[in-house]
Amino acid sequence: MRPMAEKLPVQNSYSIADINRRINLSKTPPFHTPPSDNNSASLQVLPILKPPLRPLPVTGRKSRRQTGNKGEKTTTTAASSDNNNSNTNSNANRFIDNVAINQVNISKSNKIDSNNRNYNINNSKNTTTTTSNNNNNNNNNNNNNNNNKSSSTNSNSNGFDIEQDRRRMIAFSENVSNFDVSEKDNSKDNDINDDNDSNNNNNNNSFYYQYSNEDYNNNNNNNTSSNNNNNNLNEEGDGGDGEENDSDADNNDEELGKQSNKADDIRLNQVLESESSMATVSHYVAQTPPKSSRMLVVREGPSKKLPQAIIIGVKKGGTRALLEFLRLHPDIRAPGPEPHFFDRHYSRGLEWYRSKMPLTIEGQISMEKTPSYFITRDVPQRIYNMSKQVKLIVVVRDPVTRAISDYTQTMTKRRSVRQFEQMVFVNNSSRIVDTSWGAIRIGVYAKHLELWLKYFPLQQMHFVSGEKLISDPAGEMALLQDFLGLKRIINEKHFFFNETKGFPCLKKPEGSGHPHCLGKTKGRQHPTIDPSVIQRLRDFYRPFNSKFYKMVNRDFEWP
Ligand SMILES: Nc1ncnc2c1ncn2[C@@H]1O[C@H](COP(=O)(O)OS(=O)(=O)O)[C@@H](OP(=O)(O)O)[C@H]1O
Repeated sequence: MRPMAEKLPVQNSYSIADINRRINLSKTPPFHTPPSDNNSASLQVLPILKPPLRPLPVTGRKSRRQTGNKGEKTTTTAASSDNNNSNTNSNANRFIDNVAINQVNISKSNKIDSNNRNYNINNSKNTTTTTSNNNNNNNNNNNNNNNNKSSSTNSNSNGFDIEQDRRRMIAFSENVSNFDVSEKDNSKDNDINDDNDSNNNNNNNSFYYQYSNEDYNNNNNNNTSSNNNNNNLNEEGDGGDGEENDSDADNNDEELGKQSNKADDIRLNQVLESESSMATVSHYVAQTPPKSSRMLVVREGPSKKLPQAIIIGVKKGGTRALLEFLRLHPDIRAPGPEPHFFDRHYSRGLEWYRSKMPLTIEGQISMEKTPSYFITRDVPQRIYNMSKQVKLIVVVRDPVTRAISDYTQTMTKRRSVRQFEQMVFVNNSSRIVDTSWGAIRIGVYAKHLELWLKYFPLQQMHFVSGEKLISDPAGEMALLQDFLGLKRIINEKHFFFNETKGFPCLKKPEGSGHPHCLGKTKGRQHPTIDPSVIQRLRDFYRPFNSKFYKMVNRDFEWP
C-alpha cells in the first residue's frame, strides 16, 4: 500500500515543478487527506546518501547572470575556489550537495545539533551558495566575508527556486527535530481525568446525547478534584481518558521538541537513514549532474494532519487500552488526551482540531479517541463533513458490565451516588429500565449505530470486542491492523498477562523504565450488584444485542 518509488529517466536537470508533477502522478495515499489540509509542511527534497557523494566543488568567484525573469539578476558568491561554476542550474545542484554533505555530517554524528537544524554550514566545504536579487546586491560584500549567510534568491531560468528549497530543507530539519518516534508522550498522559461522564445527562429526553456546557463545567470540576489525588498515575502511561486536557496535549507537543540525543538518534535512524521507514514516502528522482548516479528522495515532511481514523466509542469499552496498544505501531500516531472536538469544541474549527494532532510523516495514520462521539447526535454528520473516508473504530463491551463500569467510575468521582439497583429502573416497583440514564442508554449499541450508518458504510467501521481485547489482545489487534490497512506489527510478543492487575499489559521495550500496565482507573473493582437486577438488564439488552450482531455481522456472545 505504500507508494512505489518512481525512477525518472536520466536527463540533464529536473526542475522542482517536474519533481512535484511526478509526485502528484505517483501519489496513492491510503487514506483520504482532508481538502483543508493546506498548512502541512511542503514537499521536501532530500538527497539520499547512497552512492557516496563527491566533494562539493566550490568557487570563490563572483559571477553574474541574467535570470529568466526580465530585469532580474542573480549574483552567485561562494567561499573557496577550485572550480568556477556560475550556471544557476549548478547553483541548485550545489545547494543540494551542501545539504547532502550536511546530512552526511548529521548521520556521522548521529544527532541533530542546532547547526544542523538550521543547515547553517560552518564548514567551508559546505558553504551555501549565496545569491541575491536586485534589491540585495549590497549583501554580496557581506556574503564574501561570511560564508555561512543564508541565501536570498529567486527562481532561476530552470524554475529551480533555491531559496524556496532552502526554506523547505530548514523546515524539514526543524520538523525532524520536533518529530518524536518514541512513545515518550505517553508519560505525559494524564489518566486521572478518567472520563467525561458523557452519560450523566439524566434530563435529556433524546435517546442521543447532546453535549451541554453545564456538563462540561461539571466534568471540569470533577476532574480537577481527582487530579490532585492521582498524580502518580501519570507515570503509568495512561491517557487523559474521557477528558479533554488541553494543557496536557500542548505539553505533549512541546515535549516532541525536547528529546534527548538518544531520541534524536532514533528519529534520525527512522526518518533519514532507515529505508524501510522511508518506504512510506519515497519517490526516487534522478538528478543532475548526468554523469553521476546520485538520487534524490523527495517526500513530504512531518506535519499535523486531521485524523484518518477515530476511535469513536464506547465509553468504558476498553478504548484506552486499544489506543495504547495501537500506538505501538510505527505507522500510528495519536494524542494521549481526548480532543472532544466533535462534541465539545466544534466551534473552534478544524485548524484547532488539527493542532491537537501529533506530527505524522506521509504513510502514518493520524488518529484520536473520544468515546463520547459514538452516542452524540451531531457527531456522525460533523465527522462526515470533515472526511467521508475516515475510518471509525468502536470498542464494544457487554452492555451490562459496561453500565456497571460506568457506574463504578461515577461512584469514584461523586460522594453521594444512589445504589446502582436504585438508578437502573424508572422506579423500583416498576422494574422498567430507565433508558434516560446514560449508563444504560450507551449500551443500546444498535440504536446509536443506526445514526452512524446514515453517514458511513459499515465497511468503514470496525468493531473491537472489549472482552477479546482482554482475553486475546493480539487477535483483536490483528483484525484492527487489517482494517486499517497496516502491516501486522503488533502481535502476541507485545503482551503479557499481569496477574496482579488482571489484565494484559505491554512488555517493556528495551531501555524503557515505564510500567506498561494501564493506570488504576482502568480495571477498577466493581461493586456487587443484585443478580436479579443483572438478569433484568440482560433481558432488556438481549434484543438490542441481537440486532447489533446482525448489523455488524459479528456475534459478540454477550450473555
Ligand atoms: N489491558 C487493559 N488494562 C486495563 N483495562 C482494560 C484493559 N483492556 C480493557 N480494559 C478495560 O477498559 C475499561 C475502561 O474502558 P475505557 O478505556 O474505554 O474507559 S474510558 O471511557 O476511556 O474512561 C476498563 O473498565 P473497568 O474494568 O470497569 O475499569 C477495563 O475493563
